[in-house]
Amino acid sequence: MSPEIEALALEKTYPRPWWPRARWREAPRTALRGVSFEVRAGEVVALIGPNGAGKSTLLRILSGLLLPGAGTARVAGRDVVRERPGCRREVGAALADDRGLSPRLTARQNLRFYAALYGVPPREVEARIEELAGLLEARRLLEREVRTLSTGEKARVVLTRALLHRPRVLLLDEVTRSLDPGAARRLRTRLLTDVAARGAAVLFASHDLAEVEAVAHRVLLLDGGRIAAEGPFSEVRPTAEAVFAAVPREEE
Ligand SMILES: Nc1ncnc2c1ncn2[C@@H]1O[C@H](COP(=O)(O)OP(=O)(O)OP(=O)(O)O)[C@@H](O)[C@H]1O
Repeated sequence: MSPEIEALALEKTYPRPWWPRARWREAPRTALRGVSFEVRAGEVVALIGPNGAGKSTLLRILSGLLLPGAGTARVAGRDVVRERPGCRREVGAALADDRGLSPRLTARQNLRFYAALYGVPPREVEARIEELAGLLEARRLLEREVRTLSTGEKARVVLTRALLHRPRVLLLDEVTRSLDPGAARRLRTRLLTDVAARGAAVLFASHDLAEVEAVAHRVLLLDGGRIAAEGPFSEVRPTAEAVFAAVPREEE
């Protein structure tokens, strides 16, 4: 069976800013340097690494929001660059700094909009919204305008949106960061139970190593845009500890 997520020699360099005052101060920044890996159906894989390691860049490329500089990426068998519209229906993404929700619409209106975009059959939309909002403790938020929601409340709506169309691939970028610890644990368990039941592939970035140890089948450690280690958490842990310990500290 072919992998659900496949990255081959992915590279990404962010260009210098175009505006003149920043151009001379800022160099182009390389975020990914030849990243290759696979995630199979039913696997839950964690992406860990220090700040700036390239985790969000990788997830943004896989969700079709950012073009890679070189290399290829496939999700659910489709090329994320050449078959972008097709990928949208196969991927659920809840990424950091999510700007995709319309602030003046209610959570329910936003979810209806995305359900239509993802091709959820109209007769299933309301039931699916109710089911997921129940799962993710977001029912009481459905009739509220998004601009009135707290960060943690918005995260629940973003997670609900990511699961609406029962995607084959789920990409999560530190979405539980803004949830209080009890809610984070409950929602994580329910979410993973939901996706595991469907055999979806999950790739999630996290700084919470206890979370990673508890839920990930496998871990990818990114450091400076490269995969520094890959395997079960127990095997990756020593390298991860060395990488985190080597992060330079700024003296006060
Ligand atoms: N829009 C951008 N323009 C220029 N450089 C960027 C941009 N976004 C990210 N970078 C740089 O690319 C590198 C990788 O950033 P990225 O956000 O992917 O890291 P990360 O592992 O997700 O970090 P964190 O743990 O802090 O969320 C960093 O050096 C960062 O400064």
